[in-house]
Amino acid sequence: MINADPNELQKFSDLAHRWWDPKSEFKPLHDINPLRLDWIDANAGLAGKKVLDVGCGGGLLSEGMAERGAQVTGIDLSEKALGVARLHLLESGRSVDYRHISAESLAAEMPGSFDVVTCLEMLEHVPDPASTVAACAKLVKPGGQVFLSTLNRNPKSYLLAVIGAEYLLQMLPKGTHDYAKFIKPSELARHCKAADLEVAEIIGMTYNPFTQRYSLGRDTSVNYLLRTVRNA
Ligand SMILES: C[S@@+](CC[C@H](N)C(=O)[O-])C[C@H]1O[C@@H](n2cnc3c(N)ncnc32)[C@H](O)[C@@H]1O
Repeated sequence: MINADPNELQKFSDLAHRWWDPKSEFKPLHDINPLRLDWIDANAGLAGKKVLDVGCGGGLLSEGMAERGAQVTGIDLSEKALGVARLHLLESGRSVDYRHISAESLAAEMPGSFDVVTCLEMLEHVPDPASTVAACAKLVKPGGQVFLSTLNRNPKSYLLAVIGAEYLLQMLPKGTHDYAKFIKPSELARHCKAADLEVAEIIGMTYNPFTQRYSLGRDTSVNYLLRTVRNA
């Protein structure tokens, strides 16, 4: 059975036409994109690397990595999001190979093919995140890096990511996130270990509602990113 939730995919398909509008529901992704891109680039040296972006959506991160000189493949199971991503390439003139395929199917097709795999803000939308992590591990070359990001699961993340972002600040549509699917860093680390990925770094991403700015730091209680290395 395919590791995807049709309701989750529908949510992103319904909004896909607004993906590149920085004032839309995707504003948070636009706002965090430079930060995460710099962090990935600083650690992976994107120029000249073969990179896979899992759950690429409309292509914000994929295009950013392509602009830094990576040869990027982006995969997603929302046809609508991929359509928007492909259309945007016509505007930007960048080059990304977008494919409608699951991480698990691509892992069976081309294991060990990528220098770097990214899977950001996607794991909390799939029924079996461990399976996605295992597929990412299979897709990266031994010694290559897999970058993951998701939402922590605790009362604070419920308050900030669901009540705060969806209901009070209305930064995201109501129902964007299902708290039960949030993933504790210890759980994600366990999935990584089972997939032969060594956790090299965990870093938090915090939002200051007063300055309306995001920053990277030690606070992993709400949003966090993991840098992992595939055991050789
Ligand atoms: C919050 S968006 C994140 C997009 C992008 N990774 C980013 O951070 O800018 C989540 C994306 O995951 C995709 N997605 C959800 N379930 C998926 C699955 N099982 N396989 C591939 N993509 C999936 C959705 O279609 C959507 O584009």
